[in-house]
Amino acid sequence: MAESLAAMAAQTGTALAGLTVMFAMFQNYFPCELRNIIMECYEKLVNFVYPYIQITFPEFQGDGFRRSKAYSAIERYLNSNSTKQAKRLQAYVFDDCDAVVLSVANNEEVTDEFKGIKVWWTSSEHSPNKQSISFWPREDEKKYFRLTFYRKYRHRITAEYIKHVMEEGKAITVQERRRKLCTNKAGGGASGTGCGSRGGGIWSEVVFEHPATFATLAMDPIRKEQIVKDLMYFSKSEDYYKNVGKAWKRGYLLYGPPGTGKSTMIAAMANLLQYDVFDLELTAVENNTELRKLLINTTSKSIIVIEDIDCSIDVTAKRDDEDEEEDEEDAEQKNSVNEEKKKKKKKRSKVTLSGLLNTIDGLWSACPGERIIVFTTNHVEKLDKALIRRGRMDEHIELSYCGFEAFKILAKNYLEVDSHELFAKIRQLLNETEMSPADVADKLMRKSDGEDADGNLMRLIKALEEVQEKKKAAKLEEKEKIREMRVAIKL
Ligand SMILES: Nc1ncnc2c1ncn2[C@@H]1O[C@H](COP(=O)(O)OP(=O)(O)OP(=O)(O)O)[C@@H](O)[C@H]1O
Repeated sequence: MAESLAAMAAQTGTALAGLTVMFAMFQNYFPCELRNIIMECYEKLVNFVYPYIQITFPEFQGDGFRRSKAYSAIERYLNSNSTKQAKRLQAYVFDDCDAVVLSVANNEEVTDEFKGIKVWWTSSEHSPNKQSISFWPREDEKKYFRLTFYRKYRHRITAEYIKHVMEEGKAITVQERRRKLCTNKAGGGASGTGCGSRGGGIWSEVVFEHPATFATLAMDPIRKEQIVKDLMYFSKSEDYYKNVGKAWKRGYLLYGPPGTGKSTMIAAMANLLQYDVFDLELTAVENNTELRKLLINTTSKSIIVIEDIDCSIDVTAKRDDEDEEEDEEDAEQKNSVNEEKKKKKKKRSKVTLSGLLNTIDGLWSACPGERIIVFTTNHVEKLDKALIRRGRMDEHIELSYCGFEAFKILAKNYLEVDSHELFAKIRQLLNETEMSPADVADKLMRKSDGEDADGNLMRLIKALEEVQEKKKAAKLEEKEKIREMRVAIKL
């Protein structure tokens, strides 16, 4: 088989041209029946001399204004798969990705192979008619890709290969595009261009560049694997959701004390699935109507996040004053409820629980495409059962104080050590005390160039011992109080 399509075309071109002239000449002189026989023979001969089929994919769709999705997918596919073999390349920057992208230059031929079948691609451009001027893309200015393959593979190419190119191209687009972090917080967006909003500018966006991944997330490895599998399954289950008649949406409730990795897990989810993140600040939402508008303006392949849901709207059966009392106790005991959350609690949104539930349910049915919604809370027990029932929040994920397995991941992340003689001591202390992964990470973080792992691990041990001492002292104090109360009752 000849390697290059151009070489083959050169070989067959002359023969084909001769045949075509002969056929045109003879056609007029023969009766109809004979012409049909000649026609059949001619086709056989042409197939023999030129056994290929060509398919053209123009850059613009029928209306001439919209770029063809097929063309874009082929462009990404060829750029990623064929630029290594092409000798002439073009460099440019796509709208949705800042990096310089190399593409195959016009009239450069590249080959591809699919399940043992060889195909040829060329990118070309119709030469424009320079006499006329037009403001719109014109027929004669359009670029196109041409796919050539052997006639005998017609079915496999049209039924399988083109589908494969489209899917691969789309996947590469998703991978390469810069993802967005959209927020409705006042002054939250740098660009203010609006993100998924049509006309209202209600979401503002920045580029999402959080480095967290599931590999660096410190938590029980078995649970972590389950979550990753769940997410991956969801992202590939469009047909399954369609078959069972459910909207392609999934809800996750992340709960646990402050600093246990809830926000970090959301970033890891977005990085795993290559989704955008819509960070919904409920306290900045005026009412249920505005909430609906915001959610309808989210795009597919996105994670909608409502952090500290219990602080944002009244999602509890208890009265507000009870909450305040409880939080003050919490604050005294653990000193960990930060000021931001307290402020949020004071400024609850006018969105009601039923408004939120209706909007989420409406979103599920009204918006096409896949979406994940995530609620986070430090106080899962306060949430109304209706809000977190399965079907709305399908997965409930607890993120907790740092265990030994989670510590090992942090030690690997921060110190690049898999094992150490101090690990045994740390394991014992972690079993006896409660420290968040955020606090453990803080102790392991290198603060200067010269620090070695021993110094960081010792710092962690010291901090854990201090927590342990405080815990012991608190227990003693409690015992003493109970003893005093008993004495007072006896008196
Ligand atoms: N499980 C974890 N794995 C890796 N890093 C973590 C983990 N938990 C916390 N961290 C570190 O601590 C920092 C704070 O964690 P994060 O904001 O994810 O906690 P959170 O549970 O969302 O806290 P809050 O409830 O206060 O919002 C992160 O930037 C990260 O560096």
